[in-house]
Amino acid sequence: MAASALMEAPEDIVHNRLFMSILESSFDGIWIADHKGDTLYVNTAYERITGLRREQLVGRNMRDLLAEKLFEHSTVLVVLEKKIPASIIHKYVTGRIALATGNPVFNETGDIIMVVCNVRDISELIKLRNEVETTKNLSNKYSHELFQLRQQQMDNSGVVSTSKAMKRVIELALKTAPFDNTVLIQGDSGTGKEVMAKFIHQQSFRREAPFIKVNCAAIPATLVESELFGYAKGSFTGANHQGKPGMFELAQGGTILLDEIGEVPLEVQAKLLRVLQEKEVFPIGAKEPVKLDVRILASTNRNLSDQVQKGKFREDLFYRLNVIPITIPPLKERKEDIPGFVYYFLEKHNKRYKKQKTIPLEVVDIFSNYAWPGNVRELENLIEYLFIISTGDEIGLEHLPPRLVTAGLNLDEVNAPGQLQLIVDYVEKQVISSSLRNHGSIRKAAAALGVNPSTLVRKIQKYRIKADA
Ligand SMILES: Nc1ncnc2c1ncn2[C@@H]1O[C@H](COP(=O)(O)OP(=O)(O)OP(=O)(O)O)[C@@H](O)[C@H]1O
Repeated sequence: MAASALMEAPEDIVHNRLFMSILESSFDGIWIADHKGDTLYVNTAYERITGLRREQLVGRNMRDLLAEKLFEHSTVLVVLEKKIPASIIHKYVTGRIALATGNPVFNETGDIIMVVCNVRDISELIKLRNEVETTKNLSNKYSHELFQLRQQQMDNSGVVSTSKAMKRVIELALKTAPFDNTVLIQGDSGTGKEVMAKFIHQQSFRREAPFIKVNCAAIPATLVESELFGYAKGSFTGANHQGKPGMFELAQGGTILLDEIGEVPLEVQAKLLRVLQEKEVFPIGAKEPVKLDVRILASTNRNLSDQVQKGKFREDLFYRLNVIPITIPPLKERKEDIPGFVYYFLEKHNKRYKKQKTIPLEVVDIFSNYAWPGNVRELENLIEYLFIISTGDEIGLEHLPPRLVTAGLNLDEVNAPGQLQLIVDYVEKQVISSSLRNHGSIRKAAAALGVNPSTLVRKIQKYRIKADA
């Protein structure tokens, strides 16, 4: 039918009744124009989709319709001009939007005899696209709010983090917080392992329940078991008659942090593994186990996998603990955190003692040159020391302990306007004091320093270095 229909003139085709009924039953809109762009036919679906009426269109040339602004573009004209199929999204004068795809129909000599346009209602698609767009915007908005909320929670929970390294640690802690898996927190002493464990607890659904920290290194090996697991009534001589709950039981519903886990004796490690696997403890002398609902976190400043290699730590326990490993880098590897810590600790003291002490940036800069072997704890203690010994409101270079001035100063790059003489004097005083201590007499110290004893005496008087130095 289609083949024979194509042999007919376009006008005849569109008047063929069978052909018409096929076109009328199409759900998509159909527009047929001849080679001049005159409209031969539009179907009912077209009227439904575009809101235009046949009477407005049939018999009219596309250019005129375009001039009357019934639509903004014409697919038919594009197809006639380019002689290839074309698809255009149209906005009609009625406000409707549809996708029109025009196909050229050629005769045997290759000339276009008509253009058949298929018009598809895409309002549903556009609605969906708008919905996706709105949902995407909302999701962006929510994730931004979530990030801000998390930041806020971080601030409230007192975890300072500026560096990328610490942000990654926080991100990981936040990811693991809602779950119950074990977390092994590793890092040098004073890096903030306990802070991180508390942070995970605070961010978890267990936040209202206890957070119990057990310093495994501080418990004598013989008592580790009873401290952790407790003991039953009258279980051994010298024990409390009533029995005693262990740390695990005290942490029921909450979180337990096994600090310095690397120090736990091997026999107790086997029992810990059982606790982790069975989620129950056997108090010493008890007949029944006690079921546990406790999240277990562990921390260590040792390299646990080295301990495993050396046979000092059970491999199975290591893997059981190490489900999510969090490693907190030493402070010297995240110096961007230093200013944040300085102001955080300073503010704590200012609030507590109702003061308004400040630390100028050049002093904070010097902190960045120091190696901080005691990590955040050392920095925290230093701020407390500076807060106490400084009499005025500004904590200056002159208040810094020698280890910071000498280790922190790169004399080629001193960048402390107006403070150079102060720094030079400070360093000179430290060097003379230490030389006197090392050599025991002015004559020997002067010789070691390459100066006259009389010069040295003058400087000792200038700096009021005490005889015992
Ligand atoms: N990110 C941080 N934000 C705020 N305070 C911190 C942070 N990290 C560490 N601190 C502070 O530094 C001190 C040491 O932290 P913490 O006790 O958590 O270290 P640790 O790694 O568990 O030390 P150790 O291995 O010696 O037990 C604490 O007083 C803590 O408040």
